[in-house]
Amino acid sequence: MIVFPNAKINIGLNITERRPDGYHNLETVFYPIKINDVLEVIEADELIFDYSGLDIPGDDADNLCIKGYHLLKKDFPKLPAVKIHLHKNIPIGAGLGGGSSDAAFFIKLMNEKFGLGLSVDAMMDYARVLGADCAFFIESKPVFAFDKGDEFEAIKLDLTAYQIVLVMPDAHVSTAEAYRGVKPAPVKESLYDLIKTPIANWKRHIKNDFEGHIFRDNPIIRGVKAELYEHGALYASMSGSGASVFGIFESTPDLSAMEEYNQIFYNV
Ligand SMILES: C[C@](O)(CO)[C@H](O)COP(=O)(O)OP(=O)(O)OC[C@H]1O[C@@H](n2ccc(N)nc2=O)[C@H](O)[C@@H]1O
Ligand SMILES: Nc1ncnc2c1ncn2[C@@H]1O[C@H](COP(=O)(O)OP(=O)(O)OP(=O)(O)O)[C@@H](O)[C@H]1O
Repeated sequence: MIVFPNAKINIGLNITERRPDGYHNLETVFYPIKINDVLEVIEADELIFDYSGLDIPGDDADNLCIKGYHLLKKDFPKLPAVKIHLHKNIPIGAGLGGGSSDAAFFIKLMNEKFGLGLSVDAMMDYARVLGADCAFFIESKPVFAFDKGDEFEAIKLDLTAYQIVLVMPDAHVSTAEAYRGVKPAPVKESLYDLIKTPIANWKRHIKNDFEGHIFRDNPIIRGVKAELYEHGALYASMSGSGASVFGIFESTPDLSAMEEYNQIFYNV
């Protein structure tokens, strides 16, 4: 069975407090985008993981798909061994949730392939164990997210009339380090209300709390956001903890001048 885990962007990200468990409470809007990995699972005699495409740092044993397999196996001891092949296409260290998406799609695939009978809520509970972003990808629909970023309220947000462009500069940001550099603060205007206002309003009001210190340390990323506004973006922002930056445009911009130094995904 083959599935196509998609990436997400964060439209707005307010980090409101540090939690006793070391994580942070936040509010954000997750919006799914059309950049995808390819994930194939077939039954096998032993558990095997291999991958192609982009280089994934770290050991294969730590891949979130393998972690997902062990998590399910604890509750479903009769689960057969599988061979997992991942074609990695979603940029890593990008704030696009690629690893989390692979894990969530792996859980959904295993549920369907082996008839585990898990509800959406049950799959989200498994996903939460693997990462804060992971539960979103079980349904992968636009949501307002809160708590650790793993509790959701569905929202009506349809950006299909616009062109979303995603720019990946030559920079990578570690999520844990990004959180260490941020000073949590209560929100003045909730994103839940702001996201319902016209896009023309977003530039002045919807912010990503990571941008302050990440932009200070990485002028390249700051520069990408500025360039997207220079090319006419209605709204531009770093996604999650970076390093990718997206722009929402009325029509496809000519970003050829940026292509030498960045990977650009049009119409995501
Ligand atoms: C930056 C975002 O992508 C925004 O959507 C997410 O908050 C990150 O989610 P994620 O990559 O799934 O995060 P996890 O793998 O659960 O955690 C990675 C690290 O990020 C930090 N972390 C993550 C989520 C959160 N609400 N508070 C945190 O402080 C923790 O230091 C944690 O060790
Ligand atoms: N399937 C996977 N794909 C990518 N990275 C993975 C995967 N499994 C584990 N990882 C580990 O997770 C790290 C970062 O993953 P990911 O791409 O999700 O982070 P990110 O781009 O910062 O996104 P976010 O912070 O929004 O989740 C990688 O450095 C890698 O070591």
